[in-house]
Amino acid sequence: MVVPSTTPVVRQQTTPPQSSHAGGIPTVDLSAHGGRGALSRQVVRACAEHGFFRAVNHGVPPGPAARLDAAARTFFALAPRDKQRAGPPSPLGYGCRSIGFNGDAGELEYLLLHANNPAAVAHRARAIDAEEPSRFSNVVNEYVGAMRQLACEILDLLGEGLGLEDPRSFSKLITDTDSDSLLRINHYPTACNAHNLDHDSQCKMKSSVRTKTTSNGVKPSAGGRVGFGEHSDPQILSLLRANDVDGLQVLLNADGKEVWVQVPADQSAFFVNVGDLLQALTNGKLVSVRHRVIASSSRARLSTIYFAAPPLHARILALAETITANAPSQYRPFTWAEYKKTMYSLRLSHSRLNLFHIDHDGHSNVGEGEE
Ligand SMILES: C=C1C[C@]23C[C@@]1(O)CC[C@H]2[C@@]12CC[C@H](O)[C@@](C)(C(=O)O1)[C@H]2[C@@H]3C(=O)O
Ligand SMILES: O=C(O)CCC(=O)C(=O)O
Ligand SMILES: [Fe+2]
Repeated sequence: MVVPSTTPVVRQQTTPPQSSHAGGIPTVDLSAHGGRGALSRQVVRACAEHGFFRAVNHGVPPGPAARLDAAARTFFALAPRDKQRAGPPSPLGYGCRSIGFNGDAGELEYLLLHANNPAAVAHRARAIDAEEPSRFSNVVNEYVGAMRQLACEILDLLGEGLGLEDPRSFSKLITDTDSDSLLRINHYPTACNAHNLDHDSQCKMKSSVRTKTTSNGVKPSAGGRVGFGEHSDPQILSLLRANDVDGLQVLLNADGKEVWVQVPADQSAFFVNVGDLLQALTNGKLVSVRHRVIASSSRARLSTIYFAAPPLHARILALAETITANAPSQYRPFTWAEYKKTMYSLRLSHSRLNLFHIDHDGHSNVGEGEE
């Protein structure tokens, strides 16, 4: 008689260890020591479970980042009236405290620039570095080139890991000559220096943006200053790099509960965010992560984010490989231009992709719930 064994069957681990989760933040080593297949699975897993990971050993040389940071510091150190020559943001240009067009504000100043239009950057540079505009546009273009390459590498890994017939489907969207990618440089001054942001700020700062209990009931920290309020990035993929000052937080799912997790600063890493469009393109397999910045009162944070986007006319619809009988299309097709128009009519914290969600009866939700 064969007696069934009561010993549980333990499957042999055939793949190298998964990405590490130091402090709850998944980390992916892009140097691919474990092989490209394992790496692509790790990247997919991080983007499917969290929509976010820290990329280390990414192969980007430090020079372009150091040169961009130096140029940004020089600009942000100028007098308010000189900086304002590069603004107001339209949405591109220099902005101070105000974010978007619908009343959002944060304890920051920023430069928002085209990342696929050197002529536009050269034009803007005349107001940013009046002495030698090409100095500024050269460092921006050099940095953007490095970011485009890293974004393509990560998107190709995602394409491979998801088993797409054309693994380059995502990267092709961002390398199109008309790609609408952006570069953003954010400067969060210390509480003491915040009054230098603009002329009439001294009184404004008294009513400065303080954290309130957020939608999930979590208070970030008592008396925290909101640097950049809760949101998801609308584009395909964002690559963020910052100095050694903490502040970035991501909303992660832990045991079925959503919790804000502090992202420890790491100057040598890139933090990778899935954007709304990648969620739509993958039919919700990869998730666009909600994040925010709580500004430190004592140390200034400088961060740079490359937002990889498709051309305005690109039609965004779930790739065939992500649609099955059990997972029908979740979002109605839309163009990036249409999505941008919708997003600029909404507040920062709006879950705008939901407006394009198809409900179970097959109706689209677009137009509903707008603020
Ligand atoms: C309030 C807004 C600012 C923003 C456009 C929006 O209407 C909603 C999305 C915001 C965001 C977040 C990520 C990026 O920082 C950004 C440049 C983007 O593409 O979408 C900003 C927009 C902005 O600051 O113009
Ligand atoms: O400045 C940061 O660290 C993040 C800002 C951000 O999320 C954004 O600009 O979209
Ligand atoms: Fe963001």
